[in-house]
Amino acid sequence: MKTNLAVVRKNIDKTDREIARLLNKRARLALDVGKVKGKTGKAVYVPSREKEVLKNVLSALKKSKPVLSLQAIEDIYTEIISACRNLETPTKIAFLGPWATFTHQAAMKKFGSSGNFVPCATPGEVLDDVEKGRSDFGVVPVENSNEGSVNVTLDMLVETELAVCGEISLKIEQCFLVKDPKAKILRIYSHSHALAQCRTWLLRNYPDAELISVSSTAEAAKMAVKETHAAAVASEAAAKIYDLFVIEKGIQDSKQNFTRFFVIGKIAARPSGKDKTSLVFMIKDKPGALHKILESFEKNKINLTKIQSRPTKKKAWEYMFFVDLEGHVEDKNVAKAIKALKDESIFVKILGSYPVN
Ligand SMILES: O=C(O)C(=O)C[C@]1(C(=O)O)C=C[C@@H](O)C=C1
Repeated sequence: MKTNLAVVRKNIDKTDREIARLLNKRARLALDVGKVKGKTGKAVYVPSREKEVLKNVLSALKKSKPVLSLQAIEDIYTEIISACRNLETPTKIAFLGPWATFTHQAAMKKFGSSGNFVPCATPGEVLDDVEKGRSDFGVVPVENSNEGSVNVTLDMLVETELAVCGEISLKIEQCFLVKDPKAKILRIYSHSHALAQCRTWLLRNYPDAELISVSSTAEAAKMAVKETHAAAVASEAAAKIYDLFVIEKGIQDSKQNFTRFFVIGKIAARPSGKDKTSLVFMIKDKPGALHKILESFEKNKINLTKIQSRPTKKKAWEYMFFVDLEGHVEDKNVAKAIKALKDESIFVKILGSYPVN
């Protein structure tokens, strides 16, 4: 049957009017939720509920043979929830800036574009902004799948009173950006992690260029735009914002290049059914202490997704352990394992439980 363009467009217009009406209905309902929360002092941002909403939508769609990809639906819904959340209360999100860092992209992936984003110069400034109440949440990088932990973030998490209430995993595609595509490149700016991620490509293509480490990939783009003979390793988004040419995309050595970010806030995230918990501890200095702790995780059937030691900086050769595990602190088995952990440790700090990304 021949499709009549005018008829199909008429149908699209009708469908759009229905969508607009339903979006408005949803926004009114979110405002109602906001009023209840306002009266009861409950937090506006509820990561576990947002996950539930998404799960509900995706499973409804899966049943009806979706034409759109599930990722597309998730992206659209992130924006709908973002708009509704901001209607309840405008949310301020501090992130490791400047604009167009990968942390900025991660923050937008989690909170949608209706948030009020605040760029900060260092992870320390991000936490300070949230601690002082200037922002509601902070987003900081915590580890890269190829280069390992962002130590400055780990160190700050030990000290802060704030909680980790979310995680974001972002695929990182590094790009080579220049101001003048014809100029000889003498200097290449980027974050140390990004330079390391692109080691092979940089050595093969620019063996004689000086590699200069700066505070972020977006900062590198800002520097490169000021110099004809300089380049930056940064995101495609940074090229757009800072007006640079993209010479090549995806220059990282490993195509499996992901960075994990933490959402930090004053709220504790409720159990969502599929959570992770991050914690840090220092064991007693005696044989078998670490073994006993690991054994208690096994006994309680808890899977550890990460374990890393880091100097305490208080005494030479003294270490703390950072652990990520599957489960929420309110789960019985996790609570049991944490009790055993406390018995074998001189210090335990729960950094937070949050829905798995
Ligand atoms: O259900 C809530 O608690 C809401 O505030 C509504 C809503 C939503 O739009 O679905 C918005 C913000 C919250 O983080 C979770 C969900």
